[in-house]
Amino acid sequence: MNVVHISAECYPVAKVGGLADVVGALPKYQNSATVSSQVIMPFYDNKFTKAHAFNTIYESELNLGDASFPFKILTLKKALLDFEIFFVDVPELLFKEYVYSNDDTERFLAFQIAALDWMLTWETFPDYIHCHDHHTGLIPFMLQESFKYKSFRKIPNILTIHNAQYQGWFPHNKVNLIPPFNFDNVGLLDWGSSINPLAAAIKCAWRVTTVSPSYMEELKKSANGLEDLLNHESAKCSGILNGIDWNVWNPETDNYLVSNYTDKTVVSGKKANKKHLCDTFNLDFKKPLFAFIGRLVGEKGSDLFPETFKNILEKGDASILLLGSGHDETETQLEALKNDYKGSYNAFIGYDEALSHVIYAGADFLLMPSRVEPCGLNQMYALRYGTIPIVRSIGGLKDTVIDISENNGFGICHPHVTVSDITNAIDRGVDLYKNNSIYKKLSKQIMGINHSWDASANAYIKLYKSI
Ligand SMILES: Nc1ncnc2c1ncn2[C@@H]1O[C@H](COP(=O)(O)OP(=O)(O)O[C@H]2O[C@H](CO)[C@@H](O)[C@H](O)[C@H]2O)[C@@H](O)[C@H]1O
Repeated sequence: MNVVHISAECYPVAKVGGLADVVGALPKYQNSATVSSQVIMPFYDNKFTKAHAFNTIYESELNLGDASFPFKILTLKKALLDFEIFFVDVPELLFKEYVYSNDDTERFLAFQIAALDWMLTWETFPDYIHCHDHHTGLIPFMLQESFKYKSFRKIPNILTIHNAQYQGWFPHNKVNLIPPFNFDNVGLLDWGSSINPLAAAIKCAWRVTTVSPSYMEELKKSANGLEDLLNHESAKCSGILNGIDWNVWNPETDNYLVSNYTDKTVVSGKKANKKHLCDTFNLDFKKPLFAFIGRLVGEKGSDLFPETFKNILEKGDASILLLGSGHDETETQLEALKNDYKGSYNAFIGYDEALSHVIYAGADFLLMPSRVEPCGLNQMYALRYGTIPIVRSIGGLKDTVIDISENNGFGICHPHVTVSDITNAIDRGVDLYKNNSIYKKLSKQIMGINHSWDASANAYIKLYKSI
């Protein structure tokens, strides 16, 4: 079985968020004696592409409406991932320092067209094409409707929705950018009053998955305008929970950590990493350390942090460390808080992969008060590193964290995203931390919860086979 994943992000090449983690791990865990899983992604001008050498294996030109752009397909000179990866290099459009910006329509259309044009030249077509999010959402439509991809029509394609908030909308006057198709079916592109790549993919893909079962059910009620469509297409929709890359996220071998540890040495291991964080960020080591890592956007509930953190920090019995970037106003407020609570609060506004690993290891609690969380990987990383997750019960968080008040519970859950709910949840964390023996027992216990990709990768294979 040959599977091709097409995605805008893939770890370690280009990562903005969780999409990269998934596309960087799923193919690896799918690969076996009988399955060969590959990735096609854009060639960006970033740290990874600067640091590695590439071979050109194909060159051509793609058409975007009346304009044409030269493109190349590149491979790594020295294979370093556990799956084959191909890069679409469209120098004029894709080769930028950023992944996403306000020119995404042309850039990702060019990416999708180049990928399919190149695949037309393959001797053997893939058995399955697996698309991820709206950036590749026009592929299911083009496979079904564009004249030039007629020979792909029998290839089953799958759409995985990692985040339905973003849908890739663009106006109808850009429809001619899409390779010619039977115009009677132009309605497949439409949702609301614009072209909606995510909606088009939901209509045309052979199967649609979300990254957790609960998120699929939630989307049928609230999906930024796509609820009715998802209800209509529900027969082909299902949820498969993400896994985490068990090798990359392993406190026993993680090179970013100050001290490596297992469940047997979790107490001393976490202590050493916490000490390092507290020294670096001027935080009181004796207080429980609550951390947040992620995008500072409404979905993650981060706009409520300034007020919530003030409530907590005024009481003086906790330390808080934040790593993230996003909305300007939230960033400014979170920066300003540093002056008021020196010694118990700090924030690194920006993106830092290495620091994120040390925080997962050194924090005592990880905060995720998400308004929307399709799956969430951070809580699974926290569990793997013996850090108690404090989550709002929604989407994948609901599917992976059980409150300590329940049978076999190990985390702290709150029902709503309000300042008082998050404050109460952190207060419960402070109480739990005071009960040192229970905290230590839980910390050790959660490291044994297995969220590796094995089961989820198999669930996707099963889904492919069911088509
Ligand atoms: N400033 C920063 N510095 C360093 N690392 C940072 C960082 N900000 C975020 N990260 C990292 O980015 C990843 C975030 O993953 P998530 O799954 O939590 O969220 P995201 O919303 O991006 O993903 C979407 O897709 C994924 C994958 O399907 C779903 O799990 C999720 O619910 C959905 O919203 C983690 O690896 C985290 O450590």
